[in-house]
Amino acid sequence: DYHWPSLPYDAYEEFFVRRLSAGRVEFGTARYSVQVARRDKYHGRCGVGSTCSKVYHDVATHNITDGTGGLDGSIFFEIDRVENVGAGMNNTINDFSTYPSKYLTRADIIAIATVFAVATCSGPVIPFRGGRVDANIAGPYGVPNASDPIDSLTSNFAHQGFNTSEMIQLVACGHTLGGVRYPDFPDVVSGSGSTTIVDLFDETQQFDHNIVSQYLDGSTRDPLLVLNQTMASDLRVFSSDGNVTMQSMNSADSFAQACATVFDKMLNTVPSDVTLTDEITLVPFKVSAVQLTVGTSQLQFQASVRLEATQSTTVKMYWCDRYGSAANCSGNVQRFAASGGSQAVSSPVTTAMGITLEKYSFVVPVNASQSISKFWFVVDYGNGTTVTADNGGTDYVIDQDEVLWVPSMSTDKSVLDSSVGIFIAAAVKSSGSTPSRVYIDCFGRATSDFLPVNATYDLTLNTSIPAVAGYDFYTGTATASFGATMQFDLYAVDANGTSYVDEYRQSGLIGVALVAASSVNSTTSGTVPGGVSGAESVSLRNWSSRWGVGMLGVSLLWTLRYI
Ligand code: HEM
Repeated sequence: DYHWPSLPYDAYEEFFVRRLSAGRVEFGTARYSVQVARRDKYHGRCGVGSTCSKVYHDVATHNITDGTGGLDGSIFFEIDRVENVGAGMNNTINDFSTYPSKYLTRADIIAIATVFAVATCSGPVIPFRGGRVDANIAGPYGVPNASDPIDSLTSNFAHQGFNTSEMIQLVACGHTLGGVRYPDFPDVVSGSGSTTIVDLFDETQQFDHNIVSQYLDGSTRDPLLVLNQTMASDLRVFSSDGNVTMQSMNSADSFAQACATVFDKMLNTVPSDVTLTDEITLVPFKVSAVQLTVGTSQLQFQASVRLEATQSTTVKMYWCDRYGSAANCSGNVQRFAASGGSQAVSSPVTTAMGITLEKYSFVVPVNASQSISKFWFVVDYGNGTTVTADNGGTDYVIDQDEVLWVPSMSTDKSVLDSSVGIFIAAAVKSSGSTPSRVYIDCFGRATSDFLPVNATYDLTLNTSIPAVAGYDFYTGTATASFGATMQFDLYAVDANGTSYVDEYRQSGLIGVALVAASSVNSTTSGTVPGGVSGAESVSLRNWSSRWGVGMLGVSLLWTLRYI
């Protein structure tokens, strides 16, 4: 059962519900400009062929015999190979480059982008697991060539762990999207000059079974079937078992089912020493962006909660003091505040599942002499149902307030003045002993050379920044080239050697000054949840995949306490 906080699960789950970038693609005739098509990347409107082709080209390095290769991000180092020719490949490399992070490897990003691409094009929702490990070097050659004879294609797929039927399914499911381009394949697609032309595998850019039905009824336009018989790999593959597999996929449902299963296997084809996580499923009440920091005169606390909501849903955040007479809600004293606003969140997967999610955000001032020990949410659905989301009965506990990142005082110098470095400001409680060390462990994976960077920097007491609310400020600069984003853990070690950590902070928040809600209320009525006996476990909603194999095809259990 999920319990907050759970890294790296939280990172996987939140990425899964994240809309990567706005996309746009134009359709006119079957041939369209690839430059336009490239823009849509993972979603928006459909036209996302190169994402799916990229994943297979990475997987093609797998050796089923010795367990090496597979979906390990080695494709980033293999792009110059003839077997990876094509503008689509290079464009997708760039599309993927900014998203990897400490917990999401490049290989995970390729996998999740494939899930998004297929879902965006009205295909099935493929389960997603995290935990792939990046190779960081090129792997062996192995991507099949359109001019290969069928024996060679069959043995190539077998070497990667796919039998003949799975080979046919993979190629048919891959070639329902995208097409073959001129000038990369002039033997297949005719054209002139440097103008890019994409000859589509079928008439639609949807993830549909046209590629199968049109092959079987003889109306196919698949350029790897009808144009140049030397390069007719699709003909050789599709007919290699006497059309048995193609006939078994000749309906919308059977095509989607077969593709979901074989794509699931493709995404999970990883080196044998890599263990993937369980399937990532949506957490019904997902708490994120939790941060206690120092504002201009007192502490500030922020958190968000994402849930399935209706227009009349309202959410309040409650919390207990950490210190003083009301510590841990002693005397039943509870603070609470309304959310500062909400926004709809969606991804191609949630859209495909028909799930509407709303994220409610809270920023509240907190008196440093009271601080905060734990928080929870009360959701009023506006229909008579009120639910307390209390992290399965334990509440959401704030571990420590000894060392806190201060994003509003931090700056990304590389953005500001082209000098290298990310300036980090940390607040360390001055009422305790002088810390023996304050430092940041930094990580960047979205780098231009595709290699991860890990470095540690000490922060020193900065007396030019006056203390606030009993906190001194320690500052330092992370100077390595961390790439598009940096994640870091902030540590303070006290004189006794006890270490406190403000974990998994993200450079994307640098410079953000939060405006705290003005009104914080207190109450002594109602029960403080957390550890309350009688909490019941109920099925929040049976989200099931349209195709029966989806990532949400399990009953999601969550501990709710109705009040
Ligand atoms: C016999 C094995 C295969 C051969 C010979 C082959 C060959 C090709 C060729 C020549 C192209 C045109 C590339 C371009 O012009 O940029 C292409 C495109 C594509 N292939 Fe394959 N392919 C094979 C298997 C697969 C598999 C297993 C998948 C996915 C599961 C796949 C997915 C795609 C996609 C999505 C495109 C369109 C790319 C785009 O429009 O950007 N292919 N393939």
